[in-house]
Amino acid sequence: MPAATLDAFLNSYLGQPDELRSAVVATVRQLTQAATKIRNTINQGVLGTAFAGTRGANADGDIQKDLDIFADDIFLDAMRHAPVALYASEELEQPVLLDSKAPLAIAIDPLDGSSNIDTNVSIGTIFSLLPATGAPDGNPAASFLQAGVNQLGAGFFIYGPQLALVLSLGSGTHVFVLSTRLGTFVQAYESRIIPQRTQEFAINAANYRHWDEAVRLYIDDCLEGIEGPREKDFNMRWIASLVADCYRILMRGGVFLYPGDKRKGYRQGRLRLVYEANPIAYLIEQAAGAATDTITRILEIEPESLHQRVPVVFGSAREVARITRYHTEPSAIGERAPLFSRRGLFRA
Ligand SMILES: O=P(O)(O)OC[C@H]1O[C@](O)(COP(=O)(O)O)[C@@H](O)[C@@H]1O
Ligand SMILES: [Mg+2]
Ligand SMILES: [Mg+2]
Repeated sequence: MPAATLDAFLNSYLGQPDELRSAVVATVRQLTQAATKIRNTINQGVLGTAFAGTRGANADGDIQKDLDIFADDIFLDAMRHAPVALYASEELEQPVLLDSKAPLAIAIDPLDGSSNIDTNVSIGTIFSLLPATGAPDGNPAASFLQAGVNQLGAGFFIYGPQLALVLSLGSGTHVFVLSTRLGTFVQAYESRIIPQRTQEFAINAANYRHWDEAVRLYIDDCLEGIEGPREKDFNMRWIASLVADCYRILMRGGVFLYPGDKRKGYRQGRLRLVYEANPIAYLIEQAAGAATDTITRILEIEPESLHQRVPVVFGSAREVARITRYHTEPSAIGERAPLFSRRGLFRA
């Protein structure tokens, strides 16, 4: 029986409360209030004017929009009222120390998909909850340099036609939608299960000429459809909002790729490990999907720095495994369709 509301879900997660669980619940509650504030601001209809303006560049050189900064301020402020020791954000070069005695560290992408703000396409907020480890060497980023398997929970809000929260606290991936009538988040699905197989991929195909051969070959084979080695037609989607692409995959399966490519600064792709790839990988695995950097499981990568980028492939588990084979099976590279039927390597 699905819990009817987010509150009921959080209460059942608490069970016999311990310090970490209580802290996770208190933090999720603060996050939902902050996200609701952002949603209300967006709904005032200022898109394309105040919020689509640009400010400068963030620590990673990305253009910051006013809404990026506004969202960062709102979430940082909310975390001052949560049991959070450290707040790390895409928009801030260094983590902020909030309360050294608190048990949690939060890494956040306050506004994901910001290139979509002025086009009125869904955007979101992604967060990762980690145990604060202290900083014996004085490095405030230390808590964030843990592998994603250590996450206590992860989620994202999506500011779309509905304000939804996709959340995992380590046991399934749950979807809640804000009911403005009830004034609370209501559980929309008990737990998502991503189908193992798919005929839908998401990639920014404009980068085709920059990709490594393994990625090109994989996409070529999908595009050949029923006449090619896959012997089935594929569909393509690319929203350019990670949260929206991920939400779709949680609803109906599919595979998402943002690989590294040959463009300057893109050797490790575009997405950030600590506050984009890790929380998304956690949600996807908790929904029976898989997430890799094309070869290695994302959640096992030890981050070396807070803002590091990582190639990302996630979604339907069998398709993710197939993409790994394009990268690890050298005989696959460079051979074209007629040979596939003889070798049979990539048959489902
Ligand atoms: O514009 P591109 O290269 O297709 O990249 C789109 C990707 O970049 C992102 O917008 C990066 O996130 P930010 O908007 O938080 O920088 C993802 O949401 C999206 O998947
Ligand atoms: Mg982002
Ligand atoms: Mg962002």
